Amino acid sequence: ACFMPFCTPCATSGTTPTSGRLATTLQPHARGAGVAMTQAEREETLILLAGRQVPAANIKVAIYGGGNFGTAMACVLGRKGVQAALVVRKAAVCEQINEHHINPYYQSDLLLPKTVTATLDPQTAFADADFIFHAIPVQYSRESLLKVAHLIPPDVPVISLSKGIETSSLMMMSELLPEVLGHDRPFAYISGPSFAAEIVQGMATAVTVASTDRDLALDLMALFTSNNFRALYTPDVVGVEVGGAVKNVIAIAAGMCEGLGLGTNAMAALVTRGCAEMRRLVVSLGGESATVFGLSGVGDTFGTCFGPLSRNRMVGYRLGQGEALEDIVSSMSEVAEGVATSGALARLVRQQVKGYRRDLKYPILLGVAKILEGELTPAEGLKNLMEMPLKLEDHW
Ligand SMILES: NC(=O)C1=CN([C@@H]2O[C@H](COP(=O)(O)OP(=O)(O)OC[C@H]3O[C@@H](n4cnc5c(N)ncnc54)[C@H](O)[C@@H]3O)[C@@H](O)[C@H]2O)C=CC1
Ligand SMILES: O=C(CO)COP(=O)(O)O
Repeated sequence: ACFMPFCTPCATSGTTPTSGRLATTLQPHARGAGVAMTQAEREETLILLAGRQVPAANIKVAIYGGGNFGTAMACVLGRKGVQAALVVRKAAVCEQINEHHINPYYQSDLLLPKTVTATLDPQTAFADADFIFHAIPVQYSRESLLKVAHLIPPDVPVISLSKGIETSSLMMMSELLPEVLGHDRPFAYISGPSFAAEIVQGMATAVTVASTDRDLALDLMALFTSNNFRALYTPDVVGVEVGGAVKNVIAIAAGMCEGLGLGTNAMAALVTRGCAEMRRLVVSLGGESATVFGLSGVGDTFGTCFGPLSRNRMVGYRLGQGEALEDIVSSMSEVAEGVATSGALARLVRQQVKGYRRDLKYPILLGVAKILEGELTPAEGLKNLMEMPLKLEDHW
């Protein structure tokens, strides 16, 4: 009934582990469909979860993208004994990881577990994998996946670790992955406050696993959970994906607030109102408003806006300090997803959200897009927020 090879409950019940998903799979969720679990489903899920056991050494995963986050997630699994193959692009990176257990570009002072290896050969890595993780920035995901789609065996679950909206299609990963890899495959989406730098140091971290396939989500929870890493499940893919995309844009706004020296009151107000916009968008696109109060919503927003580690927040800070966006982006070796996602979100709101005066309902998201497009300065953007028509503090 699950994806784990040698899963104890499946083995004892005589089920062939690779026989695929059974009746517990939830209905596929499209934008606009409700996703809240019934009480009976919740109880059944908890019972199923209690029976999950993971013989980590028997599990192989492939991680497509050996950047900051791919490396960190390989560490989490590798430390549990899972054999994690990072699919990388550079021979030098491959050699350093396999011979010296170091990724020279990301977390280079970290010694990777010996269970983490690297390869330039996606075909072998994907053919061997029980799970395939995707850790490539959203704007490069389609091009990267199209190169390897034919090498990904049918039925192997693909799990996205990326957060954002593709500018060319306005798709989130939950739309992009099925479009490129086929709709019949099981997919899941991991999101939440999970900075790579803290994960690799073994600092406590909790994330959300979103999937319409409950068996897959439960397997992933069991696969990841350790003393310092927890994964919690929700079927609300839309809520989780919108949260991950929007929080990076709110983080740019929060960084600007700090860069302008506006103080704690302004920052707290901005982040709170940003989360209200996140909630509006989640509900408009068919997700659950409660998801916004979870790890992938306010959890990731708080970590990204108030902590020191976010690249998106740093982009906003430097903008607030008066630097030009082009100079900031060209000086960075890593991707701040919120920069591209901001414009995509603004177009998504204009195209897909119905209703009167959308500009009054999404002033922060639309305002950040205007600042990044050079139509407003950060100071003008804030002034606009303070001069908005008076309204109720509702969340709609
Ligand atoms: N770094 C972090 O702490 C976290 C990152 N994420 C998400 O994970 C995703 C990946 O982020 P990171 O690993 O931090 O990014 P990164 O910039 O550190 O690494 C990106 C990886 O993608 C690969 N790649 C393949 N094709 C590429 C192309 N055409 N251009 C650029 N890179 C290409 C790179 O070689 C590299 O291995 C993003 O969506 C990010 O939002 C999510 C949670 C935490
Ligand atoms: O998503 C992240 C932490 O959860 C990483 O955020 P940044 O991309 O802003 O560094």
